[in-house]
Amino acid sequence: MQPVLIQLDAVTFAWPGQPRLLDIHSFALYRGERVFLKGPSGSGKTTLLGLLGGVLLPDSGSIRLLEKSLPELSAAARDRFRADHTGYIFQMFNLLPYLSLVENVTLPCRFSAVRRERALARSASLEQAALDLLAGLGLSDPQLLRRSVTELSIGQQQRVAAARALIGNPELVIADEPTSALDTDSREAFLRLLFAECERGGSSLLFVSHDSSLEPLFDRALSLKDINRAATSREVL
Ligand SMILES: Nc1ncnc2c1ncn2[C@@H]1O[C@H](COP(=O)(O)OP(=O)(O)OP(=O)(O)O)[C@@H](O)[C@H]1O
Repeated sequence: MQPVLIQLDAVTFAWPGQPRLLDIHSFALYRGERVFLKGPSGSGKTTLLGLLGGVLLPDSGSIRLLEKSLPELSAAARDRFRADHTGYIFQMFNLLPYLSLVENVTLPCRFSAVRRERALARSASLEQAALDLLAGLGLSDPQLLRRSVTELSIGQQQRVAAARALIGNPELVIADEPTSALDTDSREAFLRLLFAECERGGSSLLFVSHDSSLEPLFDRALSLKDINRAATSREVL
């Protein structure tokens, strides 16, 4: 068994004024693992990702990433820790239109010296690191790479967002429904490229999606309701 990357124990969380959304007795993600997390809309998947990344704090319980207890860190230390060790691929990609395509990819290296150094250990420059990742994800046409991110197709934006999450080899890559706008063949093709790049960089992948057809591609699949004791009876049905 690989070492544990993230360990949650007895974690509870409620949004202010709302009933308890999450009550997770225990959950572990291992180094190098690729896990598929599913659950109906509104069941708390994005909230859980926020807790795992240290963006949100639990009401009680323990969340350890790389053996560090996230709730015990100061807000600034948590931000730094997240920038160093976690890459995100957001549902809407969140690319920045005022940056070039390559600058979007290298952005995490502005916030994390750890990721900048790791990227530079493998490539002559950050730009080269970005170009290598983009090529690995199927984007290498020099004309396309000169375009503004607002002029890219959804599938191309998704690859830029994936390269941004992967640069500097964060131990954890979190992907929140990043394939929902693509057809089935494109989703699978994207996933295979994402897996290859995660493997090359030694990153674990936690991938959230409604699309169960992607499940068999992962090492492990789980439903949020299976680990969440606060799941409502409506979701369990
Ligand atoms: N910032 C917030 N403030 C208050 N309530 C929130 C906030 N974000 C989410 N919620 C509520 O928490 C519940 C779970 O939302 P969450 O986004 O975690 O679900 P999800 O499973 O990711 O849904 P989807 O698949 O639609 O993205 C919902 O009822 C939602 O309204």
